[in-house]
Amino acid sequence: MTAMQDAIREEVKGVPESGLDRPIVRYRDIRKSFGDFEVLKGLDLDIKQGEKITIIGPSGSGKTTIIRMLMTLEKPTSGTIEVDGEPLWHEEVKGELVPAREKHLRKVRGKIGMVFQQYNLFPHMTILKNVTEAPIHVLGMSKKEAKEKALAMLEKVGLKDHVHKYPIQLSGGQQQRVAIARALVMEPKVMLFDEVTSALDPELVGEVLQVIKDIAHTTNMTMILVTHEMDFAREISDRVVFIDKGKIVEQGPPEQVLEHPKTERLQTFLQHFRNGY
Ligand SMILES: Nc1ncnc2c1ncn2[C@@H]1O[C@H](COP(=O)(O)OP(=O)(O)OP(=O)(O)O)[C@@H](O)[C@H]1O
Repeated sequence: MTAMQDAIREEVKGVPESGLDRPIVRYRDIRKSFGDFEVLKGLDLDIKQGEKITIIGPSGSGKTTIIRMLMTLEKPTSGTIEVDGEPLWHEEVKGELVPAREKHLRKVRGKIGMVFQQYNLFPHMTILKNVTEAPIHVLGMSKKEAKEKALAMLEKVGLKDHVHKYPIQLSGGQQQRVAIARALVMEPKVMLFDEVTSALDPELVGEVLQVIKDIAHTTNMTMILVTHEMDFAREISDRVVFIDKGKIVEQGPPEQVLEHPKTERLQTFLQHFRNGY
């Protein structure tokens, strides 16, 4: 085994292998640069099974990058990310940790569901087909089972009367709820919501937030959110994490972080927000 493999093993395996306390997501000393610009400067973040966390911070502070790395849409420059005890970018082959192959990445990625700002539904497919596509083609689920699950999910997000329509016939809020159903039907262990209401007209924001609140309050799903909706963050989060200049500056329960910020940086950020950030 090489020294590098030893180092990786030390880093990703030096955590409890089992037990309720094991984080479902673990970022360790993550650095991420785009060219010369270092966006993240050593991020450590553990997220527990079932925990709902909201990441807040100024524009460009790296919130989306944190989420995209978990979806393997971006690779950290250095550091490790672990999902459900498995390293994201490495896999164990014959007792040795080696760079992950696509199959391993797919497996780990399958534990994560994501809803983006842009819902990107397939325009030529009905709502039902939009939701059944991935379970059938990615999970290999039977058409019957996928349909049953999709219908149940679409009912959960309040769209059971729209399943045979096409995306263009739905409002933006309804389309975003389809995108949520489409992610949930894959039964991810962790759901990521990245500014999912930013592209919506103000009157449509509430219905989408309500659906997310329902999921947060009725399931034990781990949820990581990036949002500018502070009241929503306060209502659903177990923990709010404030990042600025590439590092976590403050974190804790929403009432502590949002009502009693300790650092000047967070106080200033929240002040800007109240003044219409
Ligand atoms: N693929 C990329 N190539 C180059 N630079 C990038 C890339 N992705 C992000 N960046 C830069 O990294 C920084 C952090 O971006 P990121 O989108 O993570 O911030 P954010 O906190 O989510 O911002 P916002 O609140 O404005 O969405 C920004 O300066 C952005 O321009």
